[in-house]
Amino acid sequence: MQRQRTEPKPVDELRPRVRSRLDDTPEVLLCLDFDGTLAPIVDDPGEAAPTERVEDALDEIAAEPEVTTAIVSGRALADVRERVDGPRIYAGNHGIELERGGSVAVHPIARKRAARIDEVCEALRVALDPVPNARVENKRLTATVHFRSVPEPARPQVERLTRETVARFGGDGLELSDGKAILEIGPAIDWGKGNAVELLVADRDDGTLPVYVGDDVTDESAFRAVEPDGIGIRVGDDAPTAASGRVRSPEGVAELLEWLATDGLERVRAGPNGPP
Ligand SMILES: O=P(O)(O)OC[C@H]1O[C@H](O[C@H]2O[C@H](CO)[C@@H](O)[C@H](O)[C@H]2O)[C@H](O)[C@@H](O)[C@@H]1O
Repeated sequence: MQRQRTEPKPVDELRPRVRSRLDDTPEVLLCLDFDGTLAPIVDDPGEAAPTERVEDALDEIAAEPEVTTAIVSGRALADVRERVDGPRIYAGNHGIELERGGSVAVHPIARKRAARIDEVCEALRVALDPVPNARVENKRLTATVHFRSVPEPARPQVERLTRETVARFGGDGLELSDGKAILEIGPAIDWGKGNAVELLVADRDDGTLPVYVGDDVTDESAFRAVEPDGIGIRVGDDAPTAASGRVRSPEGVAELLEWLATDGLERVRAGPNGPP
């Protein structure tokens, strides 16, 4: 049964459940979003990077044989791969491209619509040129219009111009969605991060504990994919979510990864007869 959106508990309050799930599992599938989760949100998307503490914690946990780490990002796969090193699996463009076992799979419809994404990006660059600080990020299979640094009064104009341009060049083939101070443009397909996470879960042995950590709207489908047997952790406030737990910031994510790499994995190794 899928978990409905409710207020997530601070991760410390969730610890007894996490401990008991770790006692019962031989392996953890740890899926991590990038922006807002491993990397603090910044004005310039080109400048986003994990904190040093996150990097160290991730290096430590990615080296453990009981853990398979995956990055599941809205960024292009090649982009996020350059920003974070170590995990075994990478999903980019909200799960549309998935690299595992040395090969990259791309959703076939998204691949066919890539030329339209390119056209839309060209047209948006022209349309949004007069708007101060509006940015267009062409991610080949999807695109993002950024308005974080656009002055408040000009933001409705960004939305209107983006909607008009996508309708004109994308037709029924492309759709728009929201994010944190962004508009995402992607192929109109029923596929998202949750589907990619389901594939990763299906690859692992039965009994593997899936954990997903993320901060934004597209992470909700991934929380639904792991909950309630696995564990979803939302980065942010206590707004309703399909994740059962929360941490406040990438700093909280680093703390969680550090705990998982030490006390958490001790429990996995000890099994059901380990410490209470
Ligand atoms: O799924 P994610 O890895 O979290 O990617 C979601 C989007 O993240 C990026 O945008 C966000 O982060 C930027 C840098 O901090 C920030 O400026 C922007 O306002 C945020 O929405 C990325 O640029 C997008 O392509 C991703 O879709």
